[in-house]
Amino acid sequence: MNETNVLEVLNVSKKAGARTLVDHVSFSIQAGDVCGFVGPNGAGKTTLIRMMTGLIKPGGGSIRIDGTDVGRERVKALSRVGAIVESPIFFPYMSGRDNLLNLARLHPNVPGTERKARVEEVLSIVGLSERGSDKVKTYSLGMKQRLGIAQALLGDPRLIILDEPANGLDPMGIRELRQLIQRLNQERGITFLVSSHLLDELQRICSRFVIIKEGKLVWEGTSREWQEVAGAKGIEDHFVEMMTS
Ligand SMILES: Nc1ncnc2c1ncn2[C@@H]1O[C@H](COP(=O)(O)OP(=O)(O)OP(=O)(O)O)[C@@H](O)[C@H]1O
Repeated sequence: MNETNVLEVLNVSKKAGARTLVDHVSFSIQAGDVCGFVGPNGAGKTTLIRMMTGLIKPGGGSIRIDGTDVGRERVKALSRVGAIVESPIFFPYMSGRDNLLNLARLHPNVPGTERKARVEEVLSIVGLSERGSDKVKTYSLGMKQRLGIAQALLGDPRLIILDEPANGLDPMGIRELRQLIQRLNQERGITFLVSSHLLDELQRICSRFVIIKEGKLVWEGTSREWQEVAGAKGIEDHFVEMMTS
């Protein structure tokens, strides 16, 4: 393994019945990357993310997080990953703080003696300390997403995986999410994989892109490389070209 690879997807496939959802996909993400994960509706992004986070098993191939195989050593591999994949995971009639305390109780990386301090720390990181005692049902969508990131931070992750985190957010919410990702990446060195259809938004925060179509990897590289390949037409047109060719 390359020492700095935080996520390695190695020849991963997945079928549902006769249908191939993911077809021999390989890519890796290095420590410190913010990687945009893009592809049209139905390309297989969520299916791949569900395999990365141990929710479903690959039909073939393997996935390693921080060098640990998710299939063989699931708990160890997943202990350093935070994710928002399937929302909502929160109880609406409980406060944000109590929801996090509950989730911290289940987390192998959060010792009981540190639980309360850890929850206060992650609430503070995402700017929810003051609203922590309010019920989640009173939160805006942007606040719920930030609570989701607080949850993802509980186990002090090296990698955070976000599946379409900007969905439904207003421009303010999108900006707050962007700033939070940038801050966590720059100040805490957390690596990110972010799936989204908002190419302009991703271009502002991503150092790298992985592009899939119909379950297959079609392109991967740095943001700069994508800009160079796309040339004057820009990445959006280039993306559409790749998807229709
Ligand atoms: N369990 C399943 N059985 C059959 N088909 C499935 C199953 N899970 C997903 N699919 C199909 O697999 C394809 C890939 O779905 P997936 O949700 O991974 O795509 P996606 O890239 O995340 O799309 P979107 O951008 O719309 O979220 C879709 O056509 C979906 O309908």
